[in-house]
Amino acid sequence: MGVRKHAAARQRATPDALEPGLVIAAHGRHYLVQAGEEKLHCVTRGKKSDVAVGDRIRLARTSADQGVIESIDERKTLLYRSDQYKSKLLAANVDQLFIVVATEPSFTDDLVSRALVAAESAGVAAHLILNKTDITDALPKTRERLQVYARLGYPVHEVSAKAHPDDTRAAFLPLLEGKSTILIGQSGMGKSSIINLIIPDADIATREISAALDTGKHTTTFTRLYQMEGEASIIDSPGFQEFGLYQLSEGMLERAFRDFTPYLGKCRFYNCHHLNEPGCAVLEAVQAGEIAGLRHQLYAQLVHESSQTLY
Ligand SMILES: Nc1nc2c(ncn2[C@@H]2O[C@H](COP(=O)(O)OP(=O)(O)OP(=O)(O)O)[C@@H](O)[C@H]2O)c(=O)[nH]1
Ligand SMILES: [Zn+2]
Repeated sequence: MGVRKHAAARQRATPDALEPGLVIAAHGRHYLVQAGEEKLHCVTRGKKSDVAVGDRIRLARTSADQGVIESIDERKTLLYRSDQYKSKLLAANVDQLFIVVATEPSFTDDLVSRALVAAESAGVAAHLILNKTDITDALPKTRERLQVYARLGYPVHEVSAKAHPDDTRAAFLPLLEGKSTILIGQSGMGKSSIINLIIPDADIATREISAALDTGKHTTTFTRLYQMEGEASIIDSPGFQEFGLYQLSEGMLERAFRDFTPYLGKCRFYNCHHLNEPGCAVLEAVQAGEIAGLRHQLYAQLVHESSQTLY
């Protein structure tokens, strides 16, 4: 009996033997997976790194607290960014993307619009969070800068994690309910302060994850998912300065710019690139001030980038 049991354990796991889990942190090709009440340190087979935080996976256990990810369940959504050489998965199965900006330090429109384009092309709702409203000197100008996004229909929520923590929590909780949300933002916008308000033991969880994945001192360089009550979850992704979208084709790009939608199909040439063609309805809308110049500039830049991929 003992011998037979041993032989069976050596066989490759059958699909029935696979356990379901949720990927809650990723660091290189190492993943932390929540499987029931347990957290397991998992790897993929071979050199595959196509697993993202938020993925629901099937795993085969290799020890009491370790496993191998054998398959990924079908994804509802997938957010990713890419440069000339490769793409990087940001998160799977999120419903909404919150872009955190602040009165100070100044944010860049380029990053905000790139995040909006990524969300649109992934079918993920996007919201803007304006933090540090207590810095009143910079508030009017920041609000004005955000008008371009508000006019496109992206909700803008004003908070102050430091000066009004209770109001900030109260503003977030209904927005997060029953949804999976990813927070992104440039460094210094106050994303960590917001996460700490919403998830009071976030720091402890981070230390645990860091120890489990052996990430060393660089505790902020990994993406992690916090499960909340009522099926809600929140994903904290490390701050980044680059948001490449080289993977998006020209057709995907024009559809990811909401402001272009009313004009698509109205250009003189059916295959118009909306860059310098005569009779381009998009360019005419830019001229007329109906599409913001900075949005069209970014579109042109992204079209250029998408022609540069080397993979
Ligand atoms: N005045 C003011 N300062 C804030 C507010 N929220 C955060 N801060 C400050 O802004 C600075 C950056 O906040 P963090 O929460 O560390 O910002 P972060 O976006 O996580 O930045 P990184 O950790 O660099 O990614 C800190 O000094 C915070 O104390 C706010 O509502 N008002
Ligand atoms: Zn056109």
